[in-house]
Amino acid sequence: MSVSVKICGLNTPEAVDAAITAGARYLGFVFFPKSPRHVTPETAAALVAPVPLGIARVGLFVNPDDATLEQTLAQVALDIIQLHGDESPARVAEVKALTGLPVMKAVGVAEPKDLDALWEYGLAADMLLIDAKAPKDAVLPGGNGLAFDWRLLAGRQILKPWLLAGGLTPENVNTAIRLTRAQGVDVSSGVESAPGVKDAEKIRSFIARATAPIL
Ligand SMILES: O=C(O)c1ccccc1NCC(=O)[C@H](O)[C@H](O)COP(=O)(O)O
Repeated sequence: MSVSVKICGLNTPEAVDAAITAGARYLGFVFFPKSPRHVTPETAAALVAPVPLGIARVGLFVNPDDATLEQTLAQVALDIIQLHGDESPARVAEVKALTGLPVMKAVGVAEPKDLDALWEYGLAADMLLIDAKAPKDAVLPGGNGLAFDWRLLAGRQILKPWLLAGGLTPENVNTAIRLTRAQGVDVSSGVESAPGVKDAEKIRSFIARATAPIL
């Protein structure tokens, strides 16, 4: 089976088009004002309009309150909610019930004990995004271009479908998939020319390499 790719932090029609044309399965839109990739609901509504059926439109939120979710969903057609903050498993369940959408929960990993959280979040969420844990002083909880030790995931049983994230690039994605056996990968800064500026050629190259046969 081919690896599914999520391109996160899309903020222009050109980048959305590059991701769709190259074969992305998930498109991520960041609703977190401190991010250089942040989009308003108005901008996001225009960006998701041409997305064909079969490609999931993922809205990324950090510790959102109910009103933020409701107001965003009233304006933007989204298929999946990505929670990338400190949301508890109980909050993940609440967001699923409130929005009626599947939830992808990001779990940050820096050391082996961080993997313990995968069990509880696996029960609550529909999908997991296993990302590098952001440093304590980081402004962003994700999208920092940092990788974790992929060998921690080797042979690990994970309850729900999951994507590997954190510091992936066109150059290293093949190795990351080989070591972790991930069925999906997510990238943001690794396909940018500057923070918040997606590079169409890097998007194409990333997807081509992620979906190439793994030897
Ligand atoms: O990308 C952001 O700006 C961002 C902001 C706040 C929370 C999460 C964010 N990104 C999360 C993602 O899904 C990224 O794709 C993931 O962390 C990997 O990022 P990168 O290491 O830059 O590929």
